Amino acid sequence: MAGGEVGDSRSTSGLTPNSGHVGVTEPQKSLEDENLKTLASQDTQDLKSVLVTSVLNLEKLDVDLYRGTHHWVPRTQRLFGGQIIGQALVAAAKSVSDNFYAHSLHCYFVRAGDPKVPVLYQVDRTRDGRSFTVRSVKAVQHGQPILICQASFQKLQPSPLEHQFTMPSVPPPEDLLTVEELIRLHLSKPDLAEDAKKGLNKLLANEVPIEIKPVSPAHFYRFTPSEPRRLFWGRARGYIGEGNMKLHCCVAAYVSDFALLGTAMQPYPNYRAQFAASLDHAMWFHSTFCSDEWMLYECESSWAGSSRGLVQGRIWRRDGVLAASCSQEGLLRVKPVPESSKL
Ligand SMILES: CC(C)(COP(=O)(O)OP(=O)(O)OC[C@H]1O[C@@H](n2cnc3c(N)ncnc32)[C@H](O)[C@@H]1OP(=O)(O)O)[C@@H](O)C(=O)NCCC(=O)NCCSC(=O)CC(=O)O
Repeated sequence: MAGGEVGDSRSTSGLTPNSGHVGVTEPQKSLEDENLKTLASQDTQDLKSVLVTSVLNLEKLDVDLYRGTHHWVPRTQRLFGGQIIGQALVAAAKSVSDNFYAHSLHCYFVRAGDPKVPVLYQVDRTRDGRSFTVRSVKAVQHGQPILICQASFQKLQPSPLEHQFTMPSVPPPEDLLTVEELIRLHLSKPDLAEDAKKGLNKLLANEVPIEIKPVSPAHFYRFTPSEPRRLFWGRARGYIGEGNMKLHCCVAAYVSDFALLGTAMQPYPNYRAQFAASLDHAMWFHSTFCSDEWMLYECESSWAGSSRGLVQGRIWRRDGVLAASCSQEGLLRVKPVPESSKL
């Protein structure tokens, strides 16, 4: 199934609606790149994922009350939304029987998360049914909610109704560079301004616990205007291994918020986000998957307006199975890029 075209039934309403087919990539391989790739993959092998050992490893304080700490904090100095969703789902799953699996979650980010203090997760056992179980989670800092989340779990049930879209055709992750490799390549440009160098080195120093390989870096980094659609391979850094599907869903929830909202900015390279933050996030889990294996993230923004952007995402297993879908609206307060800082 892998390697087909995007299904006819869901063409985007982007600015350039003619490109239903994906799979375009810039020539970007060289011996130097290959060396970088080898080094990068050696870094990640045999290391237990920090997402499992730290970020999603909540401390139990009392019945249905947990504490989560932070590993990576974005430059905005607000807590990363994916971390809060992932931790909320971990907390919710702790009071759910082993034979119930997360099938969906719906969240609102109501306040910015403070990186200086841990987050408390209060779980309410909303309902336990024969097939479905629902949990409500409040993430709290300084006595006030920063996230409200409902998560629903279901017992595995057979169904004669089964369909999905077809996975887009894209180059395999082995043929693409990670964001860190792309940054290093950019850093090697002789005419790069000192400010840019500093910024890029700071980015490299971040220990983001996930790996991303954009299919089309020029669009991902908004060097040129493009339709509001992006594809990238993503996976948790380090080893998680098979077995705990609930944990893989929590990791996917973490990753799903990483590069979703930027999709809505792709048509507007002449604008920079002054304030960008996810407002809500919904997710549906369809199939089993391993979040430490490469999965294809297909993101498209169907609408932007009123300082908001709406983005839908599909997460594909490498073998073409649709693993999860997500949807998010984000606040996008923008300002024009000054002429002097355009590349
Ligand atoms: C979206 C919210 C800021 C609510 O917005 P409000 O405008 O109602 O909030 P507020 O009134 O407190 O104002 C916040 C700041 O915005 C300014 N402000 C308010 N309205 C404005 C307007 N119309 N135009 C320009 N500025 C405005 C205020 O002056 C204030 O600035 P000042 O502060 O200078 O006084 C809040 O709900 C929130 O922070 N939610 C959490 C979002 C989040 O953290 N998501 C997860 C991380 S994002 C992520 O992980 C994904 C990603 O980054 O891609």
